Amino acid sequence: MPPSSLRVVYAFAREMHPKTSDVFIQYGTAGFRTKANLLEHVVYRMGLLAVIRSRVKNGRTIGMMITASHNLEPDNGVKLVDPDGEMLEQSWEEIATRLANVSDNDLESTTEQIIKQVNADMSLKASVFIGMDTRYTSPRLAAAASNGVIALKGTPREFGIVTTPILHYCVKCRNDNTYGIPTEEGYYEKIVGAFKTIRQKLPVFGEYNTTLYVDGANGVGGKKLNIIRKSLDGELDLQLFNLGGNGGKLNLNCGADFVKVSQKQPVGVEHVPYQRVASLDGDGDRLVYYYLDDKENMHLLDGDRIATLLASYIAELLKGAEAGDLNMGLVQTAYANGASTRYITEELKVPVTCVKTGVKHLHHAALSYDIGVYFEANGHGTVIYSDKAKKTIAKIAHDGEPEQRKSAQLLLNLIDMTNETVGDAISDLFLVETVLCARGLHARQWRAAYADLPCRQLKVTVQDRNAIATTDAERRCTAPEGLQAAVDALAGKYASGRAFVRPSGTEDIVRVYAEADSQLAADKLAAEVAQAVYELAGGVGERPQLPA
Ligand SMILES: CC(=O)N[C@H]1[C@@H](OP(=O)(O)O)O[C@H](CO)[C@@H](O)[C@@H]1O
Ligand SMILES: [Mg+2]
Repeated sequence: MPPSSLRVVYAFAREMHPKTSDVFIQYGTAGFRTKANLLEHVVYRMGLLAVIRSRVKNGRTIGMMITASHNLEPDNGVKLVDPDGEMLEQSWEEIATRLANVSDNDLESTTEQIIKQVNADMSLKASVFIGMDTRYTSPRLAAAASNGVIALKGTPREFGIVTTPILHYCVKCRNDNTYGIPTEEGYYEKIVGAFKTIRQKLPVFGEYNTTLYVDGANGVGGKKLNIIRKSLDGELDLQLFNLGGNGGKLNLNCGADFVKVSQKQPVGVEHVPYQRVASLDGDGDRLVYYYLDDKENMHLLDGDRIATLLASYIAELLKGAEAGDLNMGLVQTAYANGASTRYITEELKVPVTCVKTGVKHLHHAALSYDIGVYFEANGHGTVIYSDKAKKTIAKIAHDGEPEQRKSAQLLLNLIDMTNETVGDAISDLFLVETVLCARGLHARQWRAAYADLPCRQLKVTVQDRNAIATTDAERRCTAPEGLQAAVDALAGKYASGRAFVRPSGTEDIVRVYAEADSQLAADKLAAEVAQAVYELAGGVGERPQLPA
C-alpha cells in the first residue's frame, strides 16, 4: 500500500480513535483487558494488526473477539484468534503490545516497522471475523475494530454477539471447510446435531435425570443456550437462569468464576436440593457444575472433574474400540486440585502434564498426545484429537467388529460434539451430559470418584505485580527474594499443604492459591501466604487478614 494512503489511516486514527491514556497495557493471558474506556484505540490498532496477521498468513481469516470474559461489566478486552481457531501465536504478543502503546504520532512509523518485521505482503487480501460479548461497551469497540480492519483495506465481517468459542469455531471453519460451516447456525448444527445423534443411541437410565439448571452469568452463553433449548426435543430439559434480564448484572455474584472461586451458589438460580446446575462464564468459554445438598452445602464439580469425567469415558470407548495404539494425556495447571492429579495418574493411569496458566499453554501441550484432554480448574478446556486419532477411529468405525464399531462410532460422535479450537462451555456441557447419561450417573456419583483437597484462592494488590517472577509452570517463584522460602515454610506447617503465588495476566493483582487437608487450614495457609506477598512484594492498601 502506498504510504500516502497509510497516512490517511493515521490521520483517521488520531481523530476517531485517539490514544487517551498513558497507562501501559499488555497483551496478557487472554489478550488486552482493562477498563472499557481505555480500550478504543487499542482495539482499533488490533484491527490494523489483524489485517497484517491475515496477510502474513496468506489472506487466511483472523478473528477478533471483544470481551473481558469473567470480569465485571465496566471492563472489556480484545483478543486475536489465529487461522486454525487457536489463540494468537505467542511471538506476536509483544508486537501487539508495542502497537497498542505507541503514541498517535508514532503509530505510522511503528505500523510500518511491524509490516517490515513480519514481512507482510500488503497487496494481498485480508479477512477478519469480529465477535463481541454482551457488554454495553462492546458494540462501540467492535466498530473500532472494523474501522481498523477497513483502514488497512482488509474485509471485516461482524458476527454480532457470540460466545468466544463460536467465534473461534467460525474462524477455523472459514479457513478449513472440512471442519464445518462458519456461521452460528453451522456451529449449532455440529454440536447439537452430534448430541442428538448420540442421545438416540444412549437411552436414559440409572440415576441420570434429563433436567439441567443453568446459570448463564447474565452473559452471552445463556442466551445461546436459550436458542438451542428450543431444538432439544426433550433430550435435555434446560432450565435457564441469569440470562441478563430482570436487572441481573454480568458476572456479578454469579457465573463460573464466582462459583469456582467463592465456592458459593450464584444469585438468581432457583435452589432445589441435589439438582445439578451448570454455571457458565460471561463469554461462554468456561463451565463448572455444582449442586446443593439438603443442608444447602455446596458441592462443586470444577474443570478438574470435567476433565476426569471426559478422559475416563474416552478411555473406556478407546478400549471398546480396541484402538490401543492411540495415547491419551491430560494437561492441567498448578491450580488443579492435588487430589485430581493423584486420581488421574493413579486410578485412571493417564499421564498428566502441568503447564503455565492460560489455555494457550494447555492447548499447546495437549497437541503432543494423540488425544489431549486439557482443562483449567476454573472450567476452561476441551479435548483435541490428532489426525492420526481421527483416522484410526474412523477406520475402526467402518471396518471393525460390531462391538468395536459401536465404541468407535460413539467416539466419532463425541469428536463432532467437541469444539477443538478452544474451551467451550456449550460444547463441554453437552459432552458432560452425554457421559453422565451414558453411565446413568447422578452428580453425587460423579463427585464420588475422588475427594477434593480443600482449597482457597486469594488476591493481593501490590505496587507492581511483575515484581513477582515464577518458574516450574508457575509453581515456584524466583523473585522477590525470600518469597518462595516463606511460602515453603508456611506450606510445610500443614498436612497436605501446597501453595503458590503468581501475577495475574488479566487483572492487576497477585493470585495466591493454597490447599491443605481441611478448609480452615487451606484458608489459613492462603491468608498467611497473602501476608507474605504483601510484605515481600510491595503490597498496597489493606493488609490481608487471617481468617477469624
Ligand atoms: C486462576 C485463574 O482462574 N486464572 C484465569 C485468569 O488468568 P489470570 O492470569 O490468572 O488472571 O483468566 C484467564 C483467562 O480467562 C484464565 O485462562 C486463567 O485460568
Ligand atoms: Mg471466559
